[in-house]
Amino acid sequence: MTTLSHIDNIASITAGKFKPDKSPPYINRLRYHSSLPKLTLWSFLFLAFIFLFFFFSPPSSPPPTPSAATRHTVRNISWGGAVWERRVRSSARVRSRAGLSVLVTGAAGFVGSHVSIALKRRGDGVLGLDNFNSYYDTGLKMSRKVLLDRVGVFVVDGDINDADLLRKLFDVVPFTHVMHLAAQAGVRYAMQNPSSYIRSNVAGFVNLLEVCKSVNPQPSIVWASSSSVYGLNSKVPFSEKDRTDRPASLYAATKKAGEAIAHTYNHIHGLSLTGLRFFTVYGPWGRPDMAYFFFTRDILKGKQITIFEGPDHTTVARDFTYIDDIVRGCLSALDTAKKSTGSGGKKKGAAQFRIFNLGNTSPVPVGKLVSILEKLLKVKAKKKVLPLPSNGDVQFTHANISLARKELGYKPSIDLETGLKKFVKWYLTYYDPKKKNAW
Ligand SMILES: O=C(O)[C@H]1O[C@H](OP(=O)(O)OP(=O)(O)OC[C@H]2O[C@@H](n3ccc(=O)[nH]c3=O)[C@H](O)[C@@H]2O)[C@H](O)[C@@H](O)[C@H]1O
Repeated sequence: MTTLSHIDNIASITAGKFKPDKSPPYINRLRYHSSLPKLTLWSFLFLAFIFLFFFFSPPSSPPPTPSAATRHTVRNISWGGAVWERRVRSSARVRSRAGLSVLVTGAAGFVGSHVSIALKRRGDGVLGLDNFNSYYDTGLKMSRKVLLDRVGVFVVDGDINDADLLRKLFDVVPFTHVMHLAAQAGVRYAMQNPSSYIRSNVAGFVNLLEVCKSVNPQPSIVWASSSSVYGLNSKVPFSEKDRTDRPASLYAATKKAGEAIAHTYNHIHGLSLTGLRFFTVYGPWGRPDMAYFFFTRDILKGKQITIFEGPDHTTVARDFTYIDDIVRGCLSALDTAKKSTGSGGKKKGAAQFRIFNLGNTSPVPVGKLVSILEKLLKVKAKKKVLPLPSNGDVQFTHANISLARKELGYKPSIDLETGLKKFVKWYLTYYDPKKKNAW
């Protein structure tokens, strides 16, 4: 059990220090005045307590700004104990014949929460793991956790960089699969906080793979890569065979690094690894840092939105992909994943290594996205058109999905207008101004 947080320590010390004195007040006065050194000592201890209290106290309301993300990840968390282990076991218990037992990292995230619920509903055992960092509104993550609780998915509050915690989870449950979705997302934020991308997408991934390679039996791993790995690739639609060695953002570079790292663990340790290149996933319970989400918020607030355009007024477009299609792709990747071949960290034979595009194969200009939102919200947007900034955004994405169709039976079925209708319906309910969630 790892529960020794510095806050716990302070609490126990201060509780002892401020034990109420049962002596009559005049005796106290007499005693203190008669001993100046003691008074000095107590004054010093009191001041030290005040300092420690303010230094280690969490802020009264955590700032929901991206800049708080790194600070949040160093906080101590508590896990372990008999009750905790029972919850972990119960959440991961398989309830259908031939069901999987899946550890879902990033379970309180957008894709993670949808995938966890879908797995649980079909009878798989699911345990969630999430560090609840404050890159975006933690209230939204907590609301997703409530949904997960309701369907019986326990989300452990912990970080993929915590090897002890990961080993403990595998001690308690011999997971057959890992659905690795914990990551530092967002293309533009990499300019502000580069180290958070290295910590989650590189160091965290390696830490997870280190644990997975050593456990017995090794799980099969499906994980989220990104369409951004195509970077400056101009040949469309993007095929898995295309070049991915020219990333345009640090985010993309860390996802590309993840693909190379995955290959290494597959090659040396026999881990079965499937990377899924997601194309701009959107939908209900989505991420507030994404354009469709904050455009909706700003249009409703009457705030100006910025639409990027390419050189010579060319359009910027995305292959927006609806969350339910992505969830089907993830489940299918898990179902078709072959077993890892290693044991005791050593490879016993060649293991499966796959990479798939999961997109919609139908790019839509950002301007069109905005006009659909205007129609659905019945509000005219205040628009400003600016050149695409050189901070990592690429002008165009378009997935070739023939490989995923062949191997996973992946067939996206929701067009942008249908998907945005579902998103807007959710948004207006979740952020109903009469409810406390309203911004
Ligand atoms: O496929 C991915 O792998 C990635 O998808 C997503 O990135 P993007 O496709 O860049 O989505 P998003 O930011 O919503 O911008 C959408 C469009 O709006 C344009 N855009 C953006 C902001 C703005 O103010 N104006 C604007 O025109 C912008 O130029 C762009 O054309 C995920 O965030 C990322 O984590 C990763 O998963």
